[in-house]
Amino acid sequence: MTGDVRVDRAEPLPDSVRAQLASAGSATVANMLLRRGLRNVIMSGVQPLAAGQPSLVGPAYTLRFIPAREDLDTLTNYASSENLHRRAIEECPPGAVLVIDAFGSTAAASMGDMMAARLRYRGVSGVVTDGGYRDSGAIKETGLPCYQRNNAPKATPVALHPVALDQPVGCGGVAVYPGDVLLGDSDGVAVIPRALAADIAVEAAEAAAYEEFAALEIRRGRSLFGLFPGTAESRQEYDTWVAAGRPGLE
Ligand SMILES: O=C([O-])CC(=O)C(=O)O
Ligand SMILES: [Mg+2]
Repeated sequence: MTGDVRVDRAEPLPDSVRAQLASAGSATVANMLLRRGLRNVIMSGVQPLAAGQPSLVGPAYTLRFIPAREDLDTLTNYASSENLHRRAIEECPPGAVLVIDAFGSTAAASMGDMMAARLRYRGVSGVVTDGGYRDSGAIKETGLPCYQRNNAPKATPVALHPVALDQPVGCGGVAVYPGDVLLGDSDGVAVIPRALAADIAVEAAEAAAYEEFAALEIRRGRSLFGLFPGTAESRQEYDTWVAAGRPGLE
């Protein structure tokens, strides 16, 4: 079932939505989705490849693997331009996030550095897999923000067979429909249903701004009670702080 969850996927993701989501972070976004009843929105066991890599935001373009079989997953078939793994590298749209469903397997690589360099050149925003990468040091040098479970140096056809592009997948235990918005940061990777992305971005950016105010108050010695989570009174104080130009600590 793809249905109306795909309704907005052809629309470009506005830069303002990208910026709001990046400023808020995956944990705050997960809270905003929880308010709407969505609990399973953070991938399990999927971490940044490089410490300090930039945040990743973009609509999902998906690739699904199943376990390999020796008669099909030969090096000759892997080299073919019909191979869906290789096609994903050429067909993932600029600005999108390539999401690779490796069914959690690190028995072979979801990607190597030649592929990462090509994606970077093509303007893809980044890559997320619930498997792992080979050539991980060289992938870090490309500067492409990437997320994985663990390094996976073996050649892809040893264990992974590509079966689908641009279809719903599972990644890190979370459903990802093409066009859903991915947000990766130092905490992990959140998946935001596309139809909710613009509203979630506004709410998450507001929540992050309130937390900026609350963090200043905590550094001044204030208790969390009555401050975080916010109350009607503390939100008025927040509004006053915003109106005053968001002053820092004296
Ligand atoms: O075997 C492959 O095609 C993947 C790889 O190592 C690379 O992209 O550098
Ligand atoms: Mg390589």
